[in-house]
Amino acid sequence: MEAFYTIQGEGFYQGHSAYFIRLAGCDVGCVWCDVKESWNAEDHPVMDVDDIVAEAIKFPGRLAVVTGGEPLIYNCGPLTKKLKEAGFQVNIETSGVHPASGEWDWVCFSPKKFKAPDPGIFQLADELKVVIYHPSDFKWAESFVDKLRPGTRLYLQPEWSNRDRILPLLIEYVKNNPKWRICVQVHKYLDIP
Ligand SMILES: C[S@@+](CC[C@H](N)C(=O)[O-])C[C@H]1O[C@@H](n2cnc3c(N)ncnc32)[C@H](O)[C@@H]1O
Ligand SMILES: Nc1nc2[nH]cc(C(=O)O)c2c(=O)[nH]1
Ligand code: SF4
Ligand SMILES: [Mg+2]
Repeated sequence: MEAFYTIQGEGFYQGHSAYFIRLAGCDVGCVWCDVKESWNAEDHPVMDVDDIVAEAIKFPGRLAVVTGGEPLIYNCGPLTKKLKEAGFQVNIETSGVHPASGEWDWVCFSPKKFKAPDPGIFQLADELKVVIYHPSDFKWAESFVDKLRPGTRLYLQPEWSNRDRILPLLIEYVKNNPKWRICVQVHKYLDIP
C-alpha cells in the first residue's frame, strides 16, 4: 500500500528510525482501526519485492518494519529474505490471526477481540501490544500473558481516538500492575507518518 521512512512510534523500538512497508489487505475488521484504507488489497497496486527493497536502501536506517493491513495474509518469506540480504533488521506488526511466514528479528503481536490469533504466534512474539478501548480490555490483555515466552515485553496502548478517556485508566492500571508498560503512539503526537 505504501512505504515510508519515519520514526517507529510504538512498542520496544519506539523512537528508532525505521522504513515502514505497509502491505494492503486485512480480514480482521477492528472497529477502531487507524488505517482502514488498507483493508481492501485490490485498492492498491501489486509491488515487486526487489523494487520495495531498492527504495528502502536509499535511506540510511537499516531497520525495516513490515505492517499493514495484516502482513501475514501473505507469504512474507521472499520479502524478509531480500530485506535481510540488503542488511536490514526486519520487524513485523501483526494481529497474529494467520500462521506466520518469513524470518523475523522482532515480532510485535497485537491481538484483536474481533478475530482469534493463531496459537503459533505465542512462541514467536517478542512484544505483546494490546490496544485498550474499553475497561474490560485489561482483563482480556492479561489472558495472553501466560501463553507467551518468559520475557516477552508487555505494552498497553490507548486507542487513539479515545485516548483522553482511556489514558487515566491506563496510568492507574500500570501503576498497579507494573509488569506492563504504557505505549502511546508517539508519531501521532509528533505529527509524522
Ligand atoms: C494498523 S495495525 C497493522 C498491523 C496488524 N494488522 C495489527 O493490527 O497488528 C498496526 C498497529 O496499530 C495498532 N492500532 C490500530 N489502530 C489503532 C488505534 N486506533 N489506536 C491505537 N492503536 C491502533 C494495532 O493494534 C497495531 O498494533
Ligand atoms: N511512525 C509510525 N510508527 C508505527 N508503528 C506501528 C505502525 C503501524 O501502523 O503498524 C506505525 C505507523 O503507522 N507509523
Ligand atoms: S488487524 Fe490491524 S490492520 Fe487489521 S483492522 Fe485490526 S488494526 Fe487494522
Ligand atoms: Mg499506524
